[in-house]
Amino acid sequence: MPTENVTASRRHAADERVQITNLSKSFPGTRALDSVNLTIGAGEIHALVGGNGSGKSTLIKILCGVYQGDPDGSIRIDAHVTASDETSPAGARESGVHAVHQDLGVFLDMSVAENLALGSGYERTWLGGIDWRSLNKRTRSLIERFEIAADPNTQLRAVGPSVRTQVAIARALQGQSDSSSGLLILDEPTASLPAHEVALLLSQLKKYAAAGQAILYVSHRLDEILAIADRVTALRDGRVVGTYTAAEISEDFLIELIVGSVVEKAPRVSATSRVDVPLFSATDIAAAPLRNVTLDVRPGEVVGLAGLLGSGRSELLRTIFGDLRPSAGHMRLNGRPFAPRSTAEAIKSGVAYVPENRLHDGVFLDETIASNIAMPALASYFRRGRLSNRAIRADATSDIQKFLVKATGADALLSTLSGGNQQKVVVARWLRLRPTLLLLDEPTQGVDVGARAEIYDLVRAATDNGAAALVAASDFEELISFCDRILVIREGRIVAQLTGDEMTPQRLTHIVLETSETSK
Ligand SMILES: Nc1ncnc2c1ncn2[C@@H]1O[C@H](COP(=O)(O)OP(=O)(O)OP(=O)(O)O)[C@@H](O)[C@H]1O
Repeated sequence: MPTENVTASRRHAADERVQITNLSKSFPGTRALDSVNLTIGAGEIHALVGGNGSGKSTLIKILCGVYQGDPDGSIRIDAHVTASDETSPAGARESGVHAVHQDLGVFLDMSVAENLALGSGYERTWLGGIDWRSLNKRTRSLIERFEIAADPNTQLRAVGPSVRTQVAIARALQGQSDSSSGLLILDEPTASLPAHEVALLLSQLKKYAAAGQAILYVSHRLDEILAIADRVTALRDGRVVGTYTAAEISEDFLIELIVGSVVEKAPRVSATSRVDVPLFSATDIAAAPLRNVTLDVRPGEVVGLAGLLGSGRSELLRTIFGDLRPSAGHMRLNGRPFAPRSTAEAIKSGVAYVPENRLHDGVFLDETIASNIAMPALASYFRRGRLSNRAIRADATSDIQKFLVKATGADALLSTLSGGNQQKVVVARWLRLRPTLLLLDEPTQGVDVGARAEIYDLVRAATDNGAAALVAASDFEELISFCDRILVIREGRIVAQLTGDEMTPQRLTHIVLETSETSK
């Protein structure tokens, strides 16, 4: 059993590079952080875990100077001490705090050298032009220091996502001459990385730590934390539940720390539908990069889509949702030809789509939870010609309870919710439409371990009532635990279908990575 407020660390505070003392942060109606104490040593990878809304992002934002904390606390990094209510971006930079977020902010059409120069400026010749020679020299030394597997002139599009993350890290840390000072914060760096890329990145991070870099690592992926963390601090409702060494933690223990109780892993009900008539089928669909995609989904099924970024998995979902027009092939839904000319038409036919990028696709951050949930079904909330705010709020309140959304109420603005809680609202609002076909693209990105199972339970409840779901996710373990079968998509084609015991992470990784030449 985790012991409340026990710090397992035996280190002496003086050994620590980072010392956060009595840090609190209050928002109207919420105490996001409550007297947090945390230390991070030189060369340590310190994981920060906690459920959605537990305070992780708030802590990072204060460390980066985006927010100021409440008074009476302090943050020390090396010899720089900052009062908790006096943090600023400039002060954070001066103290050597550098954060790399999930959205890396790198440019795929630029070279490694150009991406690095964006963080530090271009060297100039005496005539004022860009001094490519010194730029390349500096880039080479960074490539060597951070062991990046690319040339200065390689376009970022040509390298894997783990290398892109390394470039973002090198860009953030290039101002430091070595790893003997400062703090690197990684905020969910692997959220959309497939397993093999995660492994590559983690082994690089271990090397950076071995060179003395202090790293604060935020992630919802427990396997990564077990693989990489020297110590783990868990937050719950803004308070530190405890800090533990790697030797003291296990997966179950982490879940207990995060959720506050043991989450039973629901056994997968491989209820491959007894109905043989597909609810949805696609035949020979082409829509770049999709080629000859043929598949069907039966009522009651949750079908997984595994594939690398760019494999066509998102395009397939968007084609079914009427967001992309196929140039060839045809689809059927509920026994009838289905060729939506718009997403509105698809929604009318009973198709719902939870997009990968919730912030860009149809989420209204400046609106309340209630408005966001009601938006796709607004027409159903008119009573005698008038919009019934009462009905909207009642439904939103029930969804907040059902999905365990951490919020002050249905009137809270979406922008005041933590990332994971925003995602729950997005899923809730599409389920509310009672879709017949549910398309989900990375539905649990940023969602904590407890709510993850919760979201799939609700999807399963919909499919038990005769709906069907098609789910794309980079986390193979997640696909395996929740899907009845998994289709592998590679270079725009469906190249394999796995069922039952064939569904293993190793097998999926193998098929996803095979090139079309070797698989012929
Ligand atoms: N600008 C804000 N205004 C009001 N409340 C806020 C604001 N930002 C965060 N909160 C609240 O503070 C709490 C902590 O949120 P935070 O984003 O730090 O959580 P988190 O642990 O990062 O969650 P997640 O895992 O979902 O990203 C939540 O209850 C959230 O609703």
